[in-house]
Amino acid sequence: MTRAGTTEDVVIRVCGLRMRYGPFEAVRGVDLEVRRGEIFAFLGPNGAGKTTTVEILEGYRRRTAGEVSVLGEDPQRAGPAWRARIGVVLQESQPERDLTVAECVRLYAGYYPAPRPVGEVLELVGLAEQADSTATRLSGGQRRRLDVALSLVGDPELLFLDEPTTGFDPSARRAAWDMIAGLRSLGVTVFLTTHFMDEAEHLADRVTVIADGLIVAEGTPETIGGRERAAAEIRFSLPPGTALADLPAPVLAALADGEGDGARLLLRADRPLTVLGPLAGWAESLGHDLLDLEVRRPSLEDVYLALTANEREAAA
Ligand SMILES: Nc1ncnc2c1ncn2[C@@H]1O[C@H](COP(=O)(O)OP(=O)(O)OP(=O)(O)O)[C@@H](O)[C@H]1O
Repeated sequence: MTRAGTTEDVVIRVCGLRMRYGPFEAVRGVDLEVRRGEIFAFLGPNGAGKTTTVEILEGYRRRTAGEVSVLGEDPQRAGPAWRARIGVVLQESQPERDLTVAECVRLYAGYYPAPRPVGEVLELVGLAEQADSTATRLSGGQRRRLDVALSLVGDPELLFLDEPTTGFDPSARRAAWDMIAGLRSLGVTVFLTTHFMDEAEHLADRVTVIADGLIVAEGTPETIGGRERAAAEIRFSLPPGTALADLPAPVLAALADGEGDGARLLLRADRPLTVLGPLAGWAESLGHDLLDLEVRRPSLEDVYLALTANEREAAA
């Protein structure tokens, strides 16, 4: 999608980014690219370098080395007109005391050259009914919505969302996800930092994982880390009265190493139907339903944990 003043498809371009705090190098040569209109998830364990990178992109921190372009400008040198094109939702914020929700949003609207209408923004974040409530009386989830409203009122092209659903109950998370997904239709590019893999999987068009200051993987949630090529895992319990040796040969051949002695068996198969077909036929011939049969590909969380295992071991 093209917005006034910009025709570029790449909103953020980072090349060889390095950040040193004294002798410690927190970011060690990061390259990344975020395209216009996408929801981009930036994942990584504690201390990986996410906040450092994001603060550099937002223009709040000076880098040690590397090239950075955000909306066509170097954040280190960009001025207020550039800043007005960017929205930032931090992890924690303090609402203005004694102002209503609508008054808070109106106050922020005054800081921008071309704000969105206040009513439209409240509608967008699902706070229209709370417009006249005092901001300090909002629930935690509603307060985060207000934070998003305050960052959207300037009509930003690029929105940085830092852990937007931390502390939310499951239904508030779902509602927040719907709201964030809805930003796509506005053409807003979203740079999302999160620790929740299901959140990245649900929302992101592309995911990048940083660990120990280096990018360790990037791709779509479906393909990152070779996920789509990874073997499927098949779990089931042996039907009563049967033994391992009774299983058909293709099933036995897929038995994962060391997984043949527990109550529940684990098989791995690149082509699951080559195992599931014989297994189902065998169970049916015995009159069993394999009620606890489970087939799954590695989740984004499985892939993430494998990608970041070294760093987490080092931190333990
Ligand atoms: N101002 C600073 N001075 C010195 N070291 C810092 C500073 N800020 C961050 N660090 C260090 O840099 C590394 C990266 O920190 P950063 O906050 O970027 O990680 P993060 O990925 O955002 O972590 P988290 O998920 O815990 O927020 C950490 O080891 C941290 O201790």
